[in-house]
Amino acid sequence: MPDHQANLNVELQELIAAMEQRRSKIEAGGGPARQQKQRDAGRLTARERLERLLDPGSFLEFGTFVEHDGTRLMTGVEAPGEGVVTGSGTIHGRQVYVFSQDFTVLGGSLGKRNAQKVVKIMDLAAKVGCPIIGLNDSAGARIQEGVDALSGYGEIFYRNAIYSGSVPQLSAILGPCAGGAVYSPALTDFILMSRGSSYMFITGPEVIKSVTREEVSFDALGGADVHTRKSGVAHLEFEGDEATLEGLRALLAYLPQNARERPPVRPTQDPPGRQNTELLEVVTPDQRRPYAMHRVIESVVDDGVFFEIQPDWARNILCGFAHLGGQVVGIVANNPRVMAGTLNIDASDKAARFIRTCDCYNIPILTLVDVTGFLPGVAQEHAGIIRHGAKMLYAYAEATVPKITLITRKSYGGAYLAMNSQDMGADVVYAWPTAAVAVMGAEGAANIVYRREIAGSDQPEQTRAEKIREYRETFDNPYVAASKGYIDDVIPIEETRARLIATFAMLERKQEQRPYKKHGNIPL
Ligand SMILES: CC(=O)SCCNC(=O)CCNC(=O)[C@H](O)C(C)(C)COP(=O)(O)OP(=O)(O)OC[C@H]1O[C@@H](n2cnc3c(N)ncnc32)[C@H](O)[C@@H]1OP(=O)(O)O
Repeated sequence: MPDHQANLNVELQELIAAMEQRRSKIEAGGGPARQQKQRDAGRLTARERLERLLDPGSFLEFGTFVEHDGTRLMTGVEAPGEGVVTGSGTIHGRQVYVFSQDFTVLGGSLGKRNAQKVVKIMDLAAKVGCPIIGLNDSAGARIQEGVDALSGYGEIFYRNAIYSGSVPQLSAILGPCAGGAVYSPALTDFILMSRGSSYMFITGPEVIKSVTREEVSFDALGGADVHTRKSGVAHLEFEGDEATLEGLRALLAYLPQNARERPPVRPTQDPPGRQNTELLEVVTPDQRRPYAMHRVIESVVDDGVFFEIQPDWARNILCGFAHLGGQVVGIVANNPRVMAGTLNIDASDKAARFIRTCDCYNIPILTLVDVTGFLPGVAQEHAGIIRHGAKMLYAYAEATVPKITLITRKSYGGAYLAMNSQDMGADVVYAWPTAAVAVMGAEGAANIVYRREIAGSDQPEQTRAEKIREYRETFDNPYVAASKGYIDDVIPIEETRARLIATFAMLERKQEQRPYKKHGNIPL
């Protein structure tokens, strides 16, 4: 080999070695001590999380060598990888774009160039039409960068909003998520939290103490339990990082790549014509006896698998995904076991949001109805149940995906409409023989309609009982509504699965156009 060629080879080897050296320094993040601290806190590092989340060997990293601009307070500060690892990979073979904040580098704090890395993958995901997944573990805005850090958040929030409904956006909270940092996850479709090691709040315990004198721990203020049970900010909680990342993989299987596609079909051995005979043991005609709506859902859907969303918040309504004949459906169901399944403010918010999520991502909606009405009470009225309940009406009417409603038992009053009656846009309404459709329950109705007769009677209690029976015989059944075409068919309970699969198949090519508008104005 000529000398000059040998020299070139040496030079090339040196360049490659220098690149590798730079890369391995970046890959080491904040160094072994900080990584150990992270593990001691029961958390994985940013790169370990990506390894667990993505299919093995699928990660393609971008922005590896990005650095902060070193001005003002950042002079001389080392931030390998700029505190975030970004790129693309696959989950169950489907492409996703992902960022993973590295708490070992300046607490994963967000500066301008850090945000630039995140923005790059968000823009690519939107152009290609793929989900964006954020693994959040950050101390918030990078204090040293001042307004540049705030601008970085702004760039991300802006994209969270404009890509909303275009590609699915999923957030896992795996560590601190404080101050402005909470609003990027809050603008995404789903938030998953790791119990005991993650928290979200606008102002932390110290600030709260100084302003309101309240003393509260990080966990009690904004831990996973708080946000999945009280505030409704988060959708799901899991034990630790690994389970949370597994949760993201599981959730993604119910979502399409983007708003132009449908979720993937999941082949099943569960026969479409399987009879639901066990339901005859679950549901009784006694309108006052609660039953497990979960069992109804699990009996009907493929392989009994119901992926519930927000299972611990507003438990009077159930929302979640399942498959019917291999196709993903979103299910909204009253839960007669909690608050008699009445609709309140939180239930309305939960259901409306879920309905809109299904509609964005071409997921047909099945609504199971057993509801006596909206929850009565001064507190609910004063807190704006009208405004919140209206969201459900709006969301159902707005949704253009196939919509089937099945009335299992009671369907009364305004809640009959809020649970997607035919007039509110349901494509097909079914009822079980146990169903009862009326303006209100028989007792209340008899007391109002026959008040004078009852008051004027020699035997008021007997008259009241007679009137209640009379009202029941007239309205406590599905046939008055069916005779007017409000119910398309009254079906045998055990044939529910077969009917639903056949009806969703019938609706598969549904197209619905709406009048021109810039966007609707949902009550908020
Ligand atoms: C718009 C907004 O986002 S406003 C919110 C701004 N952010 C905040 O107010 C949070 C400030 N940070 C904190 O309160 C704490 O760091 C917590 C609670 C998040 C985490 O606490 P700990 O787990 O004890 O971590 P610790 O405080 O040691 O921080 C880890 C490292 O990140 C650094 N760091 C923490 N927060 C920031 C920040 N916002 N900007 C820059 N660096 C930060 C720390 O200096 C520390 O650096 P080091 O490893 O070189 O020592």
